[in-house]
Amino acid sequence: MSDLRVGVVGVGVMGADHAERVARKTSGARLVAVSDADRGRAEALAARLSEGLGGESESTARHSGGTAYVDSVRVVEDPMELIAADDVDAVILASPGFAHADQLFACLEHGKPVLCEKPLTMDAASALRVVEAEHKLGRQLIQVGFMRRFDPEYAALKQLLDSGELGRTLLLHNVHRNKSVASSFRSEMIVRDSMVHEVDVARWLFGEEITRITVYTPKPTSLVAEGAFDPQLAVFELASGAMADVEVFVNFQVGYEVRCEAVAERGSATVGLGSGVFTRAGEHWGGAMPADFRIRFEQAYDLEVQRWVDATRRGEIDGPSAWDGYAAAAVCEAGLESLSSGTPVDVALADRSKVLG
Ligand SMILES: NC(=O)C1=CN([C@@H]2O[C@H](COP(=O)(O)OP(=O)(O)OC[C@H]3O[C@@H](n4cnc5c(N)ncnc54)[C@H](O)[C@@H]3O)[C@@H](O)[C@H]2O)C=CC1
Ligand SMILES: O=C1[C@@H](O)[C@H](O)[C@@H](O)[C@H](O)[C@H]1O
Repeated sequence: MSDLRVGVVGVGVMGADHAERVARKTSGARLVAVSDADRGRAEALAARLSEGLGGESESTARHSGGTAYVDSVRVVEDPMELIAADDVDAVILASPGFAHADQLFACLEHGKPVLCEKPLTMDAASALRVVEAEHKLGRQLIQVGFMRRFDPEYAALKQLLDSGELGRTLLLHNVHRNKSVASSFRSEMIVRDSMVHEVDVARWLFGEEITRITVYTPKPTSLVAEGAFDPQLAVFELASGAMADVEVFVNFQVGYEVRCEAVAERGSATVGLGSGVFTRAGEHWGGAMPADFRIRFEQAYDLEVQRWVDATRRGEIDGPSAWDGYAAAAVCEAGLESLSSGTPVDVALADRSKVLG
């Protein structure tokens, strides 16, 4: 079977990371094109990834058998042109969330499988339109970048909870802390861009929908602008009455920290304790914290992209679907309402059986 020719749209922090992953670490795939609103950024990345490849670079040497080598990566000015291009079999969308809807519709129009970074779109209505448009095509082309599902620790937690060994799962306690974010990262983005991961984790681990969300705004850190809400504390209520809470604190200063504790009838299980190497040196003892998500979730992103490539070559998806992206968008939309009202807000979710038949 020939390699999947992948184009990446949006090559900022996440897109550049994925582009490099496809080019250097993913078997059965080849990075053929990149596009970005900032052409210079796309050109610099294409030049870097095209450099010295085809040879025995350390990264390609790590992957024998089906390794993707970059011959040359084309820069395409217009993202829509990249999506339509005949030499692009599949697309990774890592443009900002506001650009996703139009670019997803273009992927559907051209029949291109797409791994779309979260959030699927900016609101529930447009996300539902995407779900409906994909459904009309009669095949799943969209996978959403909720990478925690691919993290080995989260995957093991899911397996443990599903095994029933601990009885029924009752509660989730989540912590999601970033070292810092740009000052342009507004309070709403804490819900839509950060908390959306826990929204997906809760839906996935419990295997049911979130019906109500309350977002609390505790005393803010003095390190954000007046009027900004960081940290935020949210409570999700699920259809069965189970609950999940999450603290999201995006200017924690220390490092990147993501934890999840599941409490079940006969025990609890926690992931994200970061029990890596514990050292004593230079008058310090302890472990290290990752600076950001690219380090903490590297393995998850690698598996996400590898499994997406493998599934796409089989004509399938293997991960969170457009429906998952829509359901998360509906919860976040209710979360944004709760963020401004301070009260619990019911999630308005379309009837899945009616939408998907
Ligand atoms: N799964 C995860 O853990 C993470 C996911 N993300 C998601 O990845 C996406 C990108 O986020 P970042 O890389 O952090 O942002 P970024 O700001 O670093 O990069 C976005 C890039 O898209 C370009 N761009 C802007 N408008 C565009 C358009 N209409 N078409 C094509 N390119 C456009 C910008 O010039 C920039 O280079 C977002 O959806 C974000 O939520 C981001 C970080 C982590
Ligand atoms: O998706 C991500 C970012 O967009 C978001 O800004 C961060 O808070 C998350 O930790 C990261 O995984």
